[in-house]
Amino acid sequence: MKFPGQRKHKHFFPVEARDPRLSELLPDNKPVSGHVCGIDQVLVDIEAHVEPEFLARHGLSRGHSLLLAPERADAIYRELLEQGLIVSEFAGGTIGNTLHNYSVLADDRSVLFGVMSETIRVGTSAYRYLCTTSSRVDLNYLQPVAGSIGQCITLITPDGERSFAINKGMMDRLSPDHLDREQIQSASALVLTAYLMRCEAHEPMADSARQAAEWARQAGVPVVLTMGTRFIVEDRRDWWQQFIRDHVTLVAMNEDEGLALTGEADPLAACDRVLEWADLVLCTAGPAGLYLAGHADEEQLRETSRPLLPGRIPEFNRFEYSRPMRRADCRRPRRIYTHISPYMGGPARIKNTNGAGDAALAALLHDMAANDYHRQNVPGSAKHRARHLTYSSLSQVSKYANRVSFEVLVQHSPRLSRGLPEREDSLEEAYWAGEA
Ligand SMILES: Nc1ncnc2c1ncn2[C@@H]1O[C@H](COP(=O)(O)OP(=O)(O)OP(=O)(O)O)[C@@H](O)[C@H]1O
Ligand SMILES: O=c1[nH]cnc2c1ncn2[C@@H]1O[C@H](CO)[C@@H](O)[C@H]1O
Repeated sequence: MKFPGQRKHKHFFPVEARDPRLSELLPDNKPVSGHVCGIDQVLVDIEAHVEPEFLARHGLSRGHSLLLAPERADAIYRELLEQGLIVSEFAGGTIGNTLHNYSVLADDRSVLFGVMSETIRVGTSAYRYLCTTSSRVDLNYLQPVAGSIGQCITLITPDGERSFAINKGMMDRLSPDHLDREQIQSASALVLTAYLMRCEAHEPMADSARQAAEWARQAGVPVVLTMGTRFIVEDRRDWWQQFIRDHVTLVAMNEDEGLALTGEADPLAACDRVLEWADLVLCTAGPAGLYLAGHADEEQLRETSRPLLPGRIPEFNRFEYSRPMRRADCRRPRRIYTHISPYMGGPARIKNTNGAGDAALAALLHDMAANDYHRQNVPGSAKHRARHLTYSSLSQVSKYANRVSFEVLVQHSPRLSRGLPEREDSLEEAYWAGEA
């Protein structure tokens, strides 16, 4: 596990240099390692750049992720192939991307539950999936299926927006028997997406997601839900609100999904609403940057030294230097919020924003897993006198998340091909000294 932000050596956890008396508690003196788990509809992204006319002609809707009958998806695929419009075929899936990015950032293990074709030929989608996934993502728990994984035709229009047309193959066949309870219950987080509930009634994916969430809850493992697209949320707003109340610790959404879920167009107000049901929320808002909101115990609050910001909640960032906690772990819970504008104002040119939100979530997961790792390896640390969800303050996590989104935008791919640069000014000494 690398320290979030992973700079020079001194930025790695000092677990090897800890107090020798601790070796009595942890006899072999090896750091205990952690992992995060996720469930996904295993699919590849087949990326092509098209004009809006292409979407209209094929009855696709801009910004949406639509499930298509195989013949319709094939017709689109053939047309793209004939016109030479396909630019890449890469492992995708919102959770697959998040776990891959987590593993690249943290240089640590993640575990993916999903399906994989039991027979793989060179050049097929399954082959592409395996070739373009980090070796730190553990694929040993995938369920073998006698058929194809999903294909997500990712159509990028000149405005940089992405629309998805999905040929689902066997991606929703993951059965609860292929989940590993021990892995889930020992994880630093379980990551799910709203897309998992879109399977057909006879397919087991939704049951698998519920089973995993239940095991995580029993073991006190944070359950993370990313909202997919607004269309999925809009159809069943009340149902999702209840699902979040029952199962979810952290909600990750963009501002459109926030509106669909809460009825609030303002991202800060939407976050505030979500805090009625969940402990922590990440809301990305494209060119407006991102918001994080959570809870902290009154005794643990730390005031910001930045200017106080106006908004639907005046001076909402007053306690942004606090580390978020579960509401149930607070004696007197107070809500805390932060906002950050895009790193360096965003890249000069954005070809496509696909995966920028997933990337922000990967950074937040890294900070959460780092917290767990530190708690297990340096149990007496003052950092863990109260039970926090993250290692860093809300404000620092937002900087990190924002920086990682920027990296996805400049790498033009939802999956990071490399981590962050070794050293940069945005996360400097104060961070490592633990001041904020
Ligand atoms: N046009 C932009 N200009 C500057 N920064 C941007 C822009 N679009 C996205 N970003 C950065 O990327 C982050 C996430 O973007 P966005 O809100 O578009 O994610 P998203 O819609 O959830 O994406 P996806 O669902 O494809 O993962 C933003 O918080 C911001 O830091
Ligand atoms: O139905 C779906 N299930 C799982 N992942 C999906 C679905 N539709 C789109 N994406 C994934 O979302 C990522 C960007 O956030 C894309 O990489 C795409 O693979």
